[in-house]
Amino acid sequence: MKKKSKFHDIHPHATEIILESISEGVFTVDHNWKITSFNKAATEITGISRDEAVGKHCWEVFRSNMCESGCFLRQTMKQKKSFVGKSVYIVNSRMQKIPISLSTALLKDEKGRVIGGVETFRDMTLVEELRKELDGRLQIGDMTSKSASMHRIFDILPRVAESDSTVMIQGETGTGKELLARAIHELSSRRKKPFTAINCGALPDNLLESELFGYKAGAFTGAVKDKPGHFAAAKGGTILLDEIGDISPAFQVRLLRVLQEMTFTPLGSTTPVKADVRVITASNKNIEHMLENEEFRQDLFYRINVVRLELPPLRDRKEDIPLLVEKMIERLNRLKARNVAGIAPEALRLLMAYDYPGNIRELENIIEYAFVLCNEAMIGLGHMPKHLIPESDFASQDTGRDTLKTAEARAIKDALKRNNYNRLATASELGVHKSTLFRKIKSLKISLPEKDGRSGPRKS
Ligand SMILES: Nc1ncnc2c1ncn2[C@@H]1O[C@H](COP(=O)(O)OP(=O)(O)OP(=O)(O)O)[C@@H](O)[C@H]1O
Repeated sequence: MKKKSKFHDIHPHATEIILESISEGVFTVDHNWKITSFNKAATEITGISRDEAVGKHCWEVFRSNMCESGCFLRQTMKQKKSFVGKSVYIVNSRMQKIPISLSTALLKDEKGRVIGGVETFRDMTLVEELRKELDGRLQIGDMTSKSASMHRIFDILPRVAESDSTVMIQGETGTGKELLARAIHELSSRRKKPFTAINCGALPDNLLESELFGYKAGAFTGAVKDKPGHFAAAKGGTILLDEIGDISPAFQVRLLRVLQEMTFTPLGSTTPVKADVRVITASNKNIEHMLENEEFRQDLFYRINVVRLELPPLRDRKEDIPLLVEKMIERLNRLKARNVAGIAPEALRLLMAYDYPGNIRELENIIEYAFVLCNEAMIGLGHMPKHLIPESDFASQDTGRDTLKTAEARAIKDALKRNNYNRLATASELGVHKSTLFRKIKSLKISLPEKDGRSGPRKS
């Protein structure tokens, strides 16, 4: 006798009510991958209405990192096998990457004939956030870090922000000095007022003076009307004086007076104006060394060095690299409406081995470069700029391009070995589509053993 289904006695309408009331997203597809049903939770998670979704191909709706390589629903339909609790990402209607956990099964009619597939999925955003917290990562403003040296800064930042004291931020170029200054502003009671950053090193004294303190009409030829400077415009807000180590001795005297009296006089005026700004200074030069060489005034140094924060270079907090890369990829995906799922372990290893004289800004440039080159699901070795490849990897007659190829071939060979030469599994580990892997195996002339990870001899 034919076994009855568990839901045999439930009216079809009741099944619909159940599907609509659960918190898991559920959708079904037919043999052509067109969506045939889409429940309420699926709309909530994806931000796409049932009317928009039904009739579309599932990949148009989900834009998941698995759509290109290793779709579980496709494997279910092909191999007649279900999957449970697989972690992937989808991109919702607001182009945000949503981590989901999914399960798949075959969809059958009453006679047991396969009519399509069904996928249920759960939004794992909260779980992922908790995981990140347990992972030890901290976020303040736009700054993320899991390194102890940065956490020490993050810990005192709310108190520093509250204090309204002058802050001096020291750190190599690209370590995030401006970002830190912004975070202080955002955490302070001045957050609703303007934040202005001025690069003092880029301007000669007279320009810097008029930029900061403004001028009156007629102060000099061409000054046709009054122009307020940043000290006036940032009223109630925060000013970052970047590259403070580059200002001239004459301007150091001028600035000291303003900071002591907290008043300034626009050029061509005789009336001092009260300054209501918090001053933060930043420098990539070691100001203490400059004091020793008498290049920087002691009195100004004491005035600006009330609270001092030192940002460590990226090479001293390499544990932050995976985290920063993940954030950068998320940001670029959002900005460029792409769906790059991440970075392959080999490429990440290369990034971890590099020293970053340009710090986080340089890492950002590398990821942006890789993003442009990458038209696959994952950023791989082949998308890395060639200056990252260590000297020792350069064979004497190799060009940079060849070296990259060598590195890529090595990464593919290693992955093939790890996966017992199963090419589907290798492609999935490297985060590329299997046809991309086949193409690379051919073009890089990687030889495969007679027998691979599938049963039976290899055909190609
Ligand atoms: N902790 C961080 N998390 C994420 N992004 C960061 C972090 N620190 C810096 N960045 C990014 O790195 C880039 C450089 O940061 P920023 O301009 O603040 O550095 P800087 O030290 O002021 O540089 P410069 O000395 O050249 O003025 C920015 O695009 C910033 O968004």
